[in-house]
Amino acid sequence: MAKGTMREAFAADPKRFETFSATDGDLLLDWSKCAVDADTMAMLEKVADAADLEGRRAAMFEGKKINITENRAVLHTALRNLTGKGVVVDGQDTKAEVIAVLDAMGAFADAIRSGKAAGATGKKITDIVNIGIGGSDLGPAMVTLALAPYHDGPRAHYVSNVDGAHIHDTLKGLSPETTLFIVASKTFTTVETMTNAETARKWVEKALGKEAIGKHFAAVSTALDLVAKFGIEQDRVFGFWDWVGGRYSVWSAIGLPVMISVGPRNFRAFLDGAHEMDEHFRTAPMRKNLPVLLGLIGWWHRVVCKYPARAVIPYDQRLSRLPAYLQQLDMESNGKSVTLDGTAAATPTGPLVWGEPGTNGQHAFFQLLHQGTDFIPVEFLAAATGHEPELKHQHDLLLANCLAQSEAFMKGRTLEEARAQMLAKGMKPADVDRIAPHRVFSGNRPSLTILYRKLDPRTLGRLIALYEHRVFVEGTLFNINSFDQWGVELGKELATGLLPVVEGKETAANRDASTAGLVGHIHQLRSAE
Ligand SMILES: O=P(O)(O)OC[C@H]1O[C@](O)(CO)[C@@H](O)[C@@H]1O
Repeated sequence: MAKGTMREAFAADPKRFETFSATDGDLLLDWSKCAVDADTMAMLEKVADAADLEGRRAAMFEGKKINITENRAVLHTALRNLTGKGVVVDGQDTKAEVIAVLDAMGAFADAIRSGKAAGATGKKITDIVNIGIGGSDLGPAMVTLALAPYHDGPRAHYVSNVDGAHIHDTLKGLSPETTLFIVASKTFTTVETMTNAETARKWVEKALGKEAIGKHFAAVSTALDLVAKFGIEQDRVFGFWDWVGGRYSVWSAIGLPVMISVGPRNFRAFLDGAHEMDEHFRTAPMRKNLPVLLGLIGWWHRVVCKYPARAVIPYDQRLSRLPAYLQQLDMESNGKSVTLDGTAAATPTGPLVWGEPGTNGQHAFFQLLHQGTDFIPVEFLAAATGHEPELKHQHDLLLANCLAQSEAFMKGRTLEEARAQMLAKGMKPADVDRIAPHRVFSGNRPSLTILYRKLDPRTLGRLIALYEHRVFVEGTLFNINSFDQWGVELGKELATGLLPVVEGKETAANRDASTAGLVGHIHQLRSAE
Protein backbone atom coordinates (compact mmCIF):
# COMPACT_ATOMS: atom_id res chain seq x y z
CA MET A 1 0.00 0.00 0.00
CA ALA A 2 1.70 3.12 -1.19
CA LYS A 3 0.05 5.64 1.11
CA GLY A 4 -1.02 5.59 4.73
CA THR A 5 -1.53 2.84 7.26
CA MET A 6 -4.03 -0.01 7.32
CA ARG A 7 -5.79 1.71 10.18
CA GLU A 8 -6.34 4.74 7.94
CA ALA A 9 -7.36 2.51 5.03
CA PHE A 10 -10.06 0.84 7.14
CA ALA A 11 -11.29 4.22 8.38
CA ALA A 12 -11.45 5.59 4.84
CA ASP A 13 -13.14 2.58 3.23
CA PRO A 14 -16.06 0.89 4.99
CA LYS A 15 -16.06 -1.75 2.25
CA ARG A 16 -12.44 -2.78 2.73
CA PHE A 17 -13.41 -6.19 4.12
CA GLU A 18 -15.78 -6.92 1.19
CA THR A 19 -13.12 -5.84 -1.30
CA PHE A 20 -10.28 -7.86 0.15
CA SER A 21 -11.99 -11.09 1.11
CA ALA A 22 -13.30 -14.01 -0.92
CA THR A 23 -15.23 -17.21 -0.28
CA ASP A 24 -15.50 -20.67 -1.69
CA GLY A 25 -18.58 -22.25 -0.16
CA ASP A 26 -18.20 -21.93 3.61
CA LEU A 27 -14.48 -21.18 3.42
CA LEU A 28 -13.53 -17.52 3.73
CA LEU A 29 -10.19 -15.85 3.09
CA ASP A 30 -9.83 -12.35 4.53
CA TRP A 31 -6.68 -10.49 3.51
CA SER A 32 -8.04 -7.01 4.23
CA LYS A 33 -5.60 -6.74 7.15
CA CYS A 34 -2.66 -6.97 4.71
CA ALA A 35 -1.26 -3.67 3.48
CA VAL A 36 -2.64 -3.94 -0.04
CA ASP A 37 -4.88 -1.70 -2.10
CA ALA A 38 -6.59 -2.01 -5.49
CA ASP A 39 -3.38 -1.06 -7.31
CA THR A 40 -1.45 -3.77 -5.46
CA MET A 41 -3.98 -6.41 -6.47
CA ALA A 42 -3.91 -5.25 -10.08
CA MET A 43 -0.11 -5.39 -10.06
CA LEU A 44 -0.17 -8.90 -8.58
CA GLU A 45 -2.53 -10.12 -11.26
CA LYS A 46 -0.10 -8.84 -13.87
CA VAL A 47 2.73 -10.72 -12.15
CA ALA A 48 0.61 -13.89 -12.32
CA ASP A 49 -0.10 -13.35 -16.01
CA ALA A 50 3.55 -12.71 -16.76
CA ALA A 51 4.44 -16.00 -15.04
CA ASP A 52 1.76 -17.78 -17.11
CA LEU A 53 0.13 -19.04 -13.94
CA GLU A 54 -2.92 -20.30 -15.84
CA GLY A 55 -0.78 -22.20 -18.37
CA ARG A 56 1.37 -23.76 -15.67
CA ARG A 57 -1.70 -24.72 -13.66
CA ALA A 58 -3.19 -26.44 -16.72
CA ALA A 59 0.11 -28.28 -17.31
CA MET A 60 0.03 -29.65 -13.76
CA PHE A 61 -3.58 -30.87 -13.96
CA GLU A 62 -2.98 -32.40 -17.42
CA GLY A 63 -0.10 -34.52 -16.13
CA LYS A 64 2.71 -32.76 -18.03
CA LYS A 65 6.13 -33.52 -16.57
CA ILE A 66 6.49 -30.20 -14.76
CA ASN A 67 8.96 -31.65 -12.23
CA ILE A 68 11.70 -31.14 -14.76
CA THR A 69 14.70 -32.23 -12.69
CA GLU A 70 13.14 -35.62 -12.00
CA ASN A 71 11.20 -35.82 -15.27
CA ARG A 72 7.95 -36.50 -13.43
CA ALA A 73 4.34 -35.44 -13.64
CA VAL A 74 2.84 -33.85 -10.52
CA LEU A 75 -0.56 -35.37 -10.02
CA HIS A 76 -1.56 -35.45 -6.38
CA THR A 77 -4.80 -33.96 -7.74
CA ALA A 78 -5.45 -37.30 -9.52
CA LEU A 79 -5.53 -39.04 -6.13
CA ARG A 80 -8.77 -37.27 -5.25
CA ASN A 81 -10.36 -37.00 -8.68
CA LEU A 82 -12.49 -40.09 -8.34
CA THR A 83 -15.46 -39.06 -10.44
CA GLY A 84 -14.07 -36.84 -13.22
CA LYS A 85 -12.02 -37.69 -16.29
CA GLY A 86 -8.77 -39.52 -15.50
CA VAL A 87 -5.30 -38.47 -16.62
CA VAL A 88 -3.02 -40.76 -18.60
CA VAL A 89 0.68 -40.71 -17.65
CA ASP A 90 3.17 -42.81 -19.60
CA GLY A 91 0.30 -44.82 -21.04
CA GLN A 92 -1.21 -45.59 -17.60
CA ASP A 93 -4.69 -44.44 -16.63
CA THR A 94 -4.08 -42.83 -13.24
CA LYS A 95 -7.73 -42.94 -12.27
CA ALA A 96 -8.07 -46.72 -12.69
CA GLU A 97 -4.91 -47.29 -10.65
CA VAL A 98 -5.93 -44.85 -7.92
CA ILE A 99 -9.34 -46.46 -7.53
CA ALA A 100 -7.86 -49.96 -7.43
CA VAL A 101 -5.50 -49.00 -4.58
CA LEU A 102 -8.25 -47.13 -2.73
CA ASP A 103 -10.50 -50.18 -2.93
CA ALA A 104 -7.72 -52.41 -1.61
CA MET A 105 -7.03 -49.95 1.23
CA GLY A 106 -10.73 -49.85 2.05
CA ALA A 107 -10.99 -53.64 2.22
CA PHE A 108 -7.89 -53.86 4.41
CA ALA A 109 -9.07 -51.02 6.67
CA ASP A 110 -12.46 -52.69 7.11
CA ALA A 111 -10.83 -56.02 7.91
CA ILE A 112 -8.59 -54.46 10.57
CA ARG A 113 -11.41 -52.38 12.02
CA SER A 114 -13.81 -55.32 12.24
CA GLY A 115 -11.22 -57.69 13.67
CA LYS A 116 -11.41 -60.00 10.63
CA ALA A 117 -7.72 -59.35 10.01
CA ALA A 118 -6.57 -60.08 13.56
CA GLY A 119 -3.06 -60.39 15.01
CA ALA A 120 -1.14 -63.68 15.05
CA THR A 121 -2.74 -64.81 18.32
CA GLY A 122 -6.24 -64.02 17.08
CA LYS A 123 -6.62 -60.79 19.04
CA LYS A 124 -8.15 -57.72 17.40
CA ILE A 125 -5.71 -54.96 16.37
CA THR A 126 -6.14 -52.02 18.73
CA ASP A 127 -3.10 -49.90 17.78
CA ILE A 128 -1.43 -48.99 14.50
CA VAL A 129 2.11 -47.68 14.43
CA ASN A 130 3.00 -45.84 11.24
CA ILE A 131 6.74 -45.87 10.62
CA GLY A 132 7.71 -43.16 8.14
CA ILE A 133 9.30 -39.73 7.99
CA GLY A 134 8.75 -36.43 6.16
CA GLY A 135 5.82 -36.79 3.78
CA SER A 136 5.31 -40.38 4.92
CA ASP A 137 4.64 -39.13 8.44
CA LEU A 138 3.68 -35.47 8.71
CA GLY A 139 0.53 -35.63 6.57
CA PRO A 140 -1.15 -38.65 8.16
CA ALA A 141 0.03 -37.61 11.64
CA MET A 142 -1.45 -34.13 11.22
CA VAL A 143 -4.71 -35.47 9.75
CA THR A 144 -5.08 -38.11 12.47
CA LEU A 145 -4.97 -35.40 15.11
CA ALA A 146 -7.26 -33.09 13.14
CA LEU A 147 -9.94 -35.75 12.76
CA ALA A 148 -9.93 -36.98 16.34
CA PRO A 149 -13.72 -36.57 16.69
CA TYR A 150 -14.18 -39.05 13.83
CA HIS A 151 -12.00 -41.83 15.28
CA ASP A 152 -13.83 -45.07 15.80
CA GLY A 153 -11.10 -47.53 14.84
CA PRO A 154 -7.72 -48.51 16.29
CA ARG A 155 -5.49 -45.81 17.77
CA ALA A 156 -2.86 -44.47 15.37
CA HIS A 157 0.69 -43.70 16.53
CA TYR A 158 3.52 -42.25 14.49
CA VAL A 159 7.22 -43.06 14.72
CA SER A 160 9.51 -40.99 12.53
CA ASN A 161 12.75 -40.08 14.27
CA VAL A 162 15.77 -42.36 13.97
CA ASP A 163 16.38 -41.47 17.62
CA GLY A 164 15.63 -44.80 19.32
CA ALA A 165 13.78 -42.89 22.02
CA HIS A 166 10.89 -42.33 19.61
CA ILE A 167 10.08 -45.96 18.87
CA HIS A 168 11.01 -47.01 22.40
CA ASP A 169 8.57 -44.62 24.02
CA THR A 170 5.83 -45.39 21.48
CA LEU A 171 6.03 -49.14 21.97
CA LYS A 172 6.22 -48.86 25.74
CA GLY A 173 2.47 -48.88 26.29
CA LEU A 174 1.62 -51.27 23.43
CA SER A 175 1.21 -55.02 23.14
CA PRO A 176 2.78 -56.86 20.17
CA GLU A 177 -0.32 -59.07 19.97
CA THR A 178 -2.61 -56.15 19.15
CA THR A 179 -0.27 -53.85 17.21
CA LEU A 180 -0.06 -53.42 13.44
CA PHE A 181 2.94 -51.64 11.91
CA ILE A 182 2.61 -49.77 8.64
CA VAL A 183 6.01 -49.16 7.09
CA ALA A 184 5.46 -46.08 4.93
CA SER A 185 8.20 -44.96 2.59
CA LYS A 186 7.92 -43.80 -0.99
CA THR A 187 11.43 -45.02 -1.78
CA PHE A 188 11.67 -47.75 0.89
CA THR A 189 15.32 -46.77 1.32
CA THR A 190 15.02 -43.94 3.86
CA VAL A 191 17.45 -44.88 6.60
CA GLU A 192 15.35 -43.59 9.52
CA THR A 193 12.31 -45.58 8.40
CA MET A 194 14.17 -48.77 7.56
CA THR A 195 16.02 -48.66 10.89
CA ASN A 196 12.80 -48.20 12.86
CA ALA A 197 11.10 -50.92 10.79
CA GLU A 198 13.89 -53.36 11.73
CA THR A 199 13.48 -52.47 15.42
CA ALA A 200 9.74 -53.06 15.14
CA ARG A 201 10.27 -56.38 13.39
CA LYS A 202 12.56 -57.54 16.20
CA TRP A 203 10.00 -56.42 18.80
CA VAL A 204 7.26 -58.52 17.19
CA GLU A 205 9.58 -61.49 16.55
CA LYS A 206 10.80 -61.51 20.12
CA ALA A 207 7.28 -61.65 21.53
CA LEU A 208 5.44 -63.72 18.94
CA GLY A 209 8.02 -65.43 16.74
CA LYS A 210 9.08 -64.94 13.12
CA GLU A 211 5.92 -66.44 11.68
CA ALA A 212 3.83 -63.66 13.30
CA ILE A 213 5.36 -60.91 11.13
CA GLY A 214 2.86 -61.37 8.31
CA LYS A 215 -0.10 -60.49 10.53
CA HIS A 216 1.55 -57.46 12.12
CA PHE A 217 3.07 -55.60 9.19
CA ALA A 218 1.78 -53.73 6.16
CA ALA A 219 3.64 -51.39 3.82
CA VAL A 220 3.03 -48.37 1.64
CA SER A 221 5.56 -47.58 -1.07
CA THR A 222 6.28 -46.96 -4.74
CA ALA A 223 9.18 -49.46 -4.54
CA LEU A 224 7.27 -52.73 -4.48
CA ASP A 225 10.41 -54.82 -5.15
CA LEU A 226 12.10 -53.49 -2.01
CA VAL A 227 8.96 -54.08 0.07
CA ALA A 228 8.90 -57.69 -1.09
CA LYS A 229 12.52 -58.08 0.01
CA PHE A 230 11.61 -56.80 3.48
CA GLY A 231 9.16 -59.69 3.67
CA ILE A 232 5.79 -57.99 3.95
CA GLU A 233 2.96 -60.07 2.50
CA GLN A 234 1.81 -59.07 -0.97
CA ASP A 235 -1.83 -58.44 -0.01
CA ARG A 236 -0.70 -55.98 2.68
CA VAL A 237 1.33 -53.80 0.36
CA PHE A 238 -0.25 -50.64 -0.99
CA GLY A 239 1.44 -48.84 -3.85
CA PHE A 240 1.55 -45.33 -5.16
CA TRP A 241 3.36 -43.67 -8.04
CA ASP A 242 6.32 -41.45 -8.83
CA TRP A 243 3.91 -38.69 -9.89
CA VAL A 244 2.99 -38.25 -6.21
CA GLY A 245 5.56 -36.21 -4.29
CA GLY A 246 6.25 -37.33 -0.71
CA ARG A 247 4.93 -34.10 0.81
CA TYR A 248 1.79 -34.33 -1.39
CA SER A 249 1.10 -37.97 -0.60
CA VAL A 250 -1.37 -37.95 2.31
CA TRP A 251 -4.16 -38.57 -0.23
CA SER A 252 -2.51 -41.78 -1.43
CA ALA A 253 -2.01 -45.06 0.45
CA ILE A 254 0.18 -42.99 2.79
CA GLY A 255 -3.18 -42.04 4.31
CA LEU A 256 -3.83 -45.69 5.28
CA PRO A 257 -3.44 -45.18 9.07
CA VAL A 258 -5.96 -42.34 8.85
CA MET A 259 -8.36 -44.51 6.90
CA ILE A 260 -8.09 -47.29 9.46
CA SER A 261 -8.73 -44.88 12.35
CA VAL A 262 -11.62 -42.89 10.88
CA GLY A 263 -13.01 -45.40 8.39
CA PRO A 264 -13.10 -45.42 4.57
CA ARG A 265 -16.20 -43.19 4.42
CA ASN A 266 -14.58 -40.32 6.31
CA PHE A 267 -11.37 -40.77 4.33
CA ARG A 268 -13.40 -40.48 1.14
CA ALA A 269 -14.97 -37.24 2.42
CA PHE A 270 -11.45 -35.93 3.04
CA LEU A 271 -10.50 -36.73 -0.59
CA ASP A 272 -13.73 -35.22 -1.90
CA GLY A 273 -13.03 -31.98 -0.03
CA ALA A 274 -9.60 -31.75 -1.64
CA HIS A 275 -11.11 -32.42 -5.06
CA GLU A 276 -13.59 -29.59 -4.52
CA MET A 277 -10.66 -27.25 -3.85
CA ASP A 278 -8.89 -28.57 -6.97
CA GLU A 279 -11.93 -27.70 -9.04
CA HIS A 280 -12.14 -24.27 -7.45
CA PHE A 281 -8.43 -23.67 -8.15
CA ARG A 282 -8.77 -24.91 -11.73
CA THR A 283 -11.86 -22.93 -12.66
CA ALA A 284 -12.49 -19.89 -10.42
CA PRO A 285 -11.52 -16.48 -11.83
CA MET A 286 -8.28 -15.15 -10.42
CA ARG A 287 -9.94 -12.47 -8.27
CA LYS A 288 -12.08 -15.07 -6.49
CA ASN A 289 -9.63 -17.95 -6.52
CA LEU A 290 -8.54 -18.66 -2.94
CA PRO A 291 -5.24 -20.48 -3.65
CA VAL A 292 -4.30 -17.84 -6.23
CA LEU A 293 -5.10 -15.00 -3.83
CA LEU A 294 -3.25 -16.67 -0.97
CA GLY A 295 -0.25 -17.21 -3.25
CA LEU A 296 -0.29 -13.65 -4.59
CA ILE A 297 -0.33 -12.23 -1.06
CA GLY A 298 2.46 -14.60 -0.05
CA TRP A 299 4.56 -13.48 -3.03
CA TRP A 300 3.85 -9.82 -2.24
CA HIS A 301 4.98 -10.24 1.36
CA ARG A 302 8.11 -12.14 0.41
CA VAL A 303 9.31 -10.41 -2.74
CA VAL A 304 8.01 -6.86 -2.47
CA CYS A 305 7.79 -6.36 1.31
CA LYS A 306 10.83 -8.65 1.86
CA TYR A 307 9.35 -10.30 4.97
CA PRO A 308 11.55 -13.32 5.72
CA ALA A 309 8.95 -15.53 7.39
CA ARG A 310 5.30 -16.21 7.95
CA ALA A 311 3.61 -17.61 11.02
CA VAL A 312 0.70 -20.03 10.71
CA ILE A 313 -1.47 -19.92 13.81
CA PRO A 314 -4.47 -22.25 13.84
CA TYR A 315 -6.96 -21.27 16.51
CA ASP A 316 -7.91 -24.90 16.38
CA GLN A 317 -6.08 -27.23 18.74
CA ARG A 318 -6.64 -30.20 16.46
CA LEU A 319 -4.60 -28.42 13.78
CA SER A 320 -1.64 -28.22 16.13
CA ARG A 321 0.53 -30.22 13.69
CA LEU A 322 -0.51 -28.10 10.70
CA PRO A 323 2.49 -25.74 11.07
CA ALA A 324 4.88 -28.73 11.07
CA TYR A 325 3.11 -30.18 8.04
CA LEU A 326 3.27 -26.84 6.22
CA GLN A 327 6.94 -26.49 7.05
CA GLN A 328 7.66 -29.46 4.82
CA LEU A 329 5.02 -28.67 2.21
CA ASP A 330 6.15 -25.09 1.78
CA MET A 331 9.84 -25.05 2.62
CA GLU A 332 10.81 -28.31 0.90
CA SER A 333 8.86 -27.12 -2.14
CA ASN A 334 9.89 -23.49 -2.40
CA GLY A 335 13.17 -23.25 -0.47
CA LYS A 336 15.18 -23.06 -3.71
CA SER A 337 17.85 -20.72 -5.09
CA VAL A 338 17.81 -21.58 -8.77
CA THR A 339 15.04 -20.97 -11.27
CA LEU A 340 13.70 -23.49 -13.76
CA ASP A 341 16.48 -22.78 -16.26
CA GLY A 342 19.19 -23.36 -13.64
CA THR A 343 20.13 -19.72 -13.16
CA ALA A 344 20.26 -18.03 -9.77
CA ALA A 345 16.92 -16.71 -8.49
CA ALA A 346 16.87 -12.93 -8.74
CA THR A 347 14.22 -12.50 -6.03
CA PRO A 348 13.79 -14.09 -2.61
CA THR A 349 11.95 -17.42 -2.79
CA GLY A 350 9.97 -19.34 -0.15
CA PRO A 351 9.79 -17.82 3.35
CA LEU A 352 10.47 -19.48 6.65
CA VAL A 353 7.17 -21.03 7.79
CA TRP A 354 6.49 -21.72 11.43
CA GLY A 355 3.79 -21.57 14.05
CA GLU A 356 1.91 -22.99 16.97
CA PRO A 357 -1.77 -23.14 17.76
CA GLY A 358 -3.50 -20.14 19.27
CA THR A 359 -4.00 -19.29 22.06
CA ASN A 360 -0.73 -20.95 23.16
CA GLY A 361 1.41 -18.92 20.74
CA GLN A 362 0.07 -15.71 22.30
CA HIS A 363 1.69 -16.61 25.60
CA ALA A 364 4.98 -17.55 23.98
CA PHE A 365 6.20 -15.62 20.93
CA PHE A 366 3.46 -13.12 20.09
CA GLN A 367 5.51 -10.48 21.93
CA LEU A 368 7.96 -10.52 19.03
CA LEU A 369 5.16 -10.53 16.45
CA HIS A 370 3.63 -7.41 18.02
CA GLN A 371 6.70 -5.42 19.01
CA GLY A 372 9.76 -7.08 17.45
CA THR A 373 11.89 -5.31 14.86
CA ASP A 374 10.83 -7.61 11.99
CA PHE A 375 7.36 -7.71 10.52
CA ILE A 376 6.16 -11.32 10.19
CA PRO A 377 2.83 -11.84 8.45
CA VAL A 378 0.51 -14.07 10.43
CA GLU A 379 -2.03 -16.51 9.02
CA PHE A 380 -4.92 -17.26 11.35
CA LEU A 381 -7.16 -20.28 10.84
CA ALA A 382 -10.35 -20.79 12.82
CA ALA A 383 -13.62 -22.74 12.79
CA ALA A 384 -16.91 -20.96 13.47
CA THR A 385 -18.01 -23.90 15.59
CA GLY A 386 -16.23 -26.61 17.52
CA HIS A 387 -17.15 -30.26 17.96
CA GLU A 388 -18.06 -29.78 21.63
CA PRO A 389 -21.39 -27.92 21.88
CA GLU A 390 -21.22 -28.16 25.68
CA LEU A 391 -17.99 -26.12 25.56
CA LYS A 392 -19.29 -23.38 23.25
CA HIS A 393 -18.26 -20.74 25.79
CA GLN A 394 -14.63 -21.90 25.35
CA HIS A 395 -14.91 -21.78 21.58
CA ASP A 396 -16.29 -18.23 21.80
CA LEU A 397 -13.32 -17.24 23.91
CA LEU A 398 -10.97 -18.87 21.41
CA LEU A 399 -12.51 -16.91 18.53
CA ALA A 400 -12.48 -13.65 20.48
CA ASN A 401 -8.75 -14.13 21.01
CA CYS A 402 -8.14 -14.88 17.35
CA LEU A 403 -10.04 -11.78 16.20
CA ALA A 404 -8.42 -9.62 18.89
CA GLN A 405 -4.94 -10.58 17.76
CA SER A 406 -5.50 -9.73 14.12
CA GLU A 407 -7.11 -6.44 15.14
CA ALA A 408 -4.14 -5.64 17.39
CA PHE A 409 -1.62 -6.39 14.64
CA MET A 410 -3.45 -4.09 12.29
CA LYS A 411 -4.36 -1.21 14.62
CA GLY A 412 -1.49 -1.15 17.04
CA ARG A 413 -1.43 1.48 19.80
CA THR A 414 0.08 4.94 19.41
CA LEU A 415 2.14 6.72 22.05
CA GLU A 416 -0.74 9.12 22.67
CA GLU A 417 -3.17 6.24 23.15
CA ALA A 418 -0.77 4.48 25.50
CA ARG A 419 -0.30 7.67 27.52
CA ALA A 420 -4.02 8.44 27.66
CA GLN A 421 -4.80 4.93 28.88
CA MET A 422 -2.20 5.10 31.61
CA LEU A 423 -3.24 8.56 32.77
CA ALA A 424 -6.88 7.41 32.85
CA LYS A 425 -5.80 4.62 35.19
CA GLY A 426 -4.38 7.27 37.54
CA MET A 427 -0.69 6.61 36.94
CA LYS A 428 1.78 9.34 37.87
CA PRO A 429 2.84 11.48 34.86
CA ALA A 430 6.53 10.67 35.49
CA ASP A 431 5.77 6.92 35.30
CA VAL A 432 3.66 7.49 32.21
CA ASP A 433 6.59 9.26 30.49
CA ARG A 434 8.95 6.45 31.41
CA ILE A 435 6.75 3.45 30.57
CA ALA A 436 4.53 4.63 27.72
CA PRO A 437 7.12 4.03 24.93
CA HIS A 438 7.26 0.37 25.96
CA ARG A 439 3.50 0.11 25.57
CA VAL A 440 3.41 1.34 21.99
CA PHE A 441 2.43 -1.11 19.25
CA SER A 442 3.46 -0.05 15.76
CA GLY A 443 0.39 -1.70 14.18
CA ASN A 444 0.24 -2.00 10.40
CA ARG A 445 1.48 -5.58 10.84
CA PRO A 446 -0.10 -7.84 8.21
CA SER A 447 -2.25 -10.84 8.92
CA LEU A 448 -4.81 -12.85 7.02
CA THR A 449 -7.58 -15.06 8.30
CA ILE A 450 -9.04 -18.29 6.96
CA LEU A 451 -12.43 -19.12 8.46
CA TYR A 452 -14.40 -22.32 8.02
CA ARG A 453 -17.56 -23.74 9.53
CA LYS A 454 -16.21 -26.80 11.33
CA LEU A 455 -13.12 -28.99 11.03
CA ASP A 456 -14.76 -32.03 9.44
CA PRO A 457 -13.01 -34.38 6.98
CA ARG A 458 -14.25 -32.55 3.91
CA THR A 459 -13.20 -29.14 5.23
CA LEU A 460 -9.79 -30.48 6.22
CA GLY A 461 -9.33 -31.81 2.68
CA ARG A 462 -10.19 -28.39 1.26
CA LEU A 463 -7.84 -26.59 3.62
CA ILE A 464 -4.85 -28.78 2.86
CA ALA A 465 -5.46 -28.62 -0.89
CA LEU A 466 -5.75 -24.83 -0.54
CA TYR A 467 -2.27 -24.71 0.96
CA GLU A 468 -0.86 -27.15 -1.62
CA HIS A 469 -2.06 -24.96 -4.47
CA ARG A 470 -0.84 -21.81 -2.74
CA VAL A 471 2.63 -23.33 -2.69
CA PHE A 472 2.25 -24.07 -6.41
CA VAL A 473 1.18 -20.48 -7.13
CA GLU A 474 4.13 -19.01 -5.23
CA GLY A 475 6.56 -21.47 -6.82
CA THR A 476 5.26 -20.46 -10.25
CA LEU A 477 5.77 -16.77 -9.48
CA PHE A 478 9.28 -17.51 -8.17
CA ASN A 479 9.83 -19.51 -11.41
CA ILE A 480 11.27 -22.47 -9.51
CA ASN A 481 10.60 -26.20 -9.47
CA SER A 482 8.47 -26.75 -6.36
CA PHE A 483 8.53 -30.52 -6.74
CA ASP A 484 12.10 -31.68 -6.22
CA GLN A 485 14.16 -31.58 -2.99
CA TRP A 486 17.84 -31.85 -3.83
CA GLY A 487 18.65 -29.77 -0.76
CA VAL A 488 18.11 -32.75 1.53
CA GLU A 489 20.68 -34.94 -0.23
CA LEU A 490 24.04 -33.61 0.97
CA GLY A 491 23.37 -34.15 4.68
CA LYS A 492 22.14 -37.71 3.96
CA GLU A 493 25.33 -38.54 2.03
CA LEU A 494 27.58 -37.15 4.75
CA ALA A 495 25.66 -39.02 7.48
CA THR A 496 26.36 -42.31 5.72
CA GLY A 497 30.09 -41.54 5.72
CA LEU A 498 30.08 -40.32 9.31
CA LEU A 499 28.38 -43.36 10.85
CA PRO A 500 31.57 -45.51 11.01
CA VAL A 501 33.41 -42.49 12.43
CA VAL A 502 30.83 -42.08 15.21
CA GLU A 503 30.91 -45.83 15.80
CA GLY A 504 34.68 -45.55 16.23
CA LYS A 505 35.43 -47.90 13.31
CA GLU A 506 37.07 -45.16 11.25
CA THR A 507 39.19 -42.17 12.16
CA ALA A 508 37.86 -38.61 12.07
CA ALA A 509 41.31 -37.29 11.13
CA ASN A 510 40.41 -36.38 7.56
CA ARG A 511 37.27 -34.47 8.58
CA ASP A 512 37.16 -30.72 9.17
CA ALA A 513 38.45 -29.67 12.57
CA SER A 514 35.01 -28.94 14.02
CA THR A 515 33.53 -32.30 12.99
CA ALA A 516 36.63 -34.15 14.21
CA GLY A 517 36.52 -32.20 17.49
CA LEU A 518 32.84 -32.99 18.04
CA VAL A 519 33.36 -36.70 17.33
CA GLY A 520 36.30 -36.71 19.75
CA HIS A 521 34.16 -35.07 22.42
CA ILE A 522 31.33 -37.61 21.93
CA HIS A 523 33.84 -40.46 22.38
CA GLN A 524 35.30 -38.80 25.46
CA LEU A 525 31.83 -38.32 27.02
CA ARG A 526 30.93 -41.94 26.28
CA SER A 527 34.14 -43.32 27.74
CA ALA A 528 33.45 -41.40 30.95
CA GLU A 529 30.06 -43.12 31.38
O1 LIG B 1 8.85 -41.64 1.84
P1 LIG B 1 10.33 -41.69 1.85
O2 LIG B 1 10.89 -42.15 0.53
O3 LIG B 1 10.84 -42.54 2.98
O4 LIG B 1 10.88 -40.23 2.05
C1 LIG B 1 10.60 -39.50 3.20
C2 LIG B 1 10.89 -38.04 3.04
O5 LIG B 1 12.26 -37.84 2.73
C3 LIG B 1 12.42 -36.79 1.79
O6 LIG B 1 12.80 -37.33 0.59
C4 LIG B 1 13.43 -35.79 2.27
O7 LIG B 1 14.57 -36.39 2.74
C5 LIG B 1 11.04 -36.16 1.70
O8 LIG B 1 10.84 -35.49 0.52
C6 LIG B 1 10.16 -37.34 1.91
O9 LIG B 1 8.87 -36.96 2.25
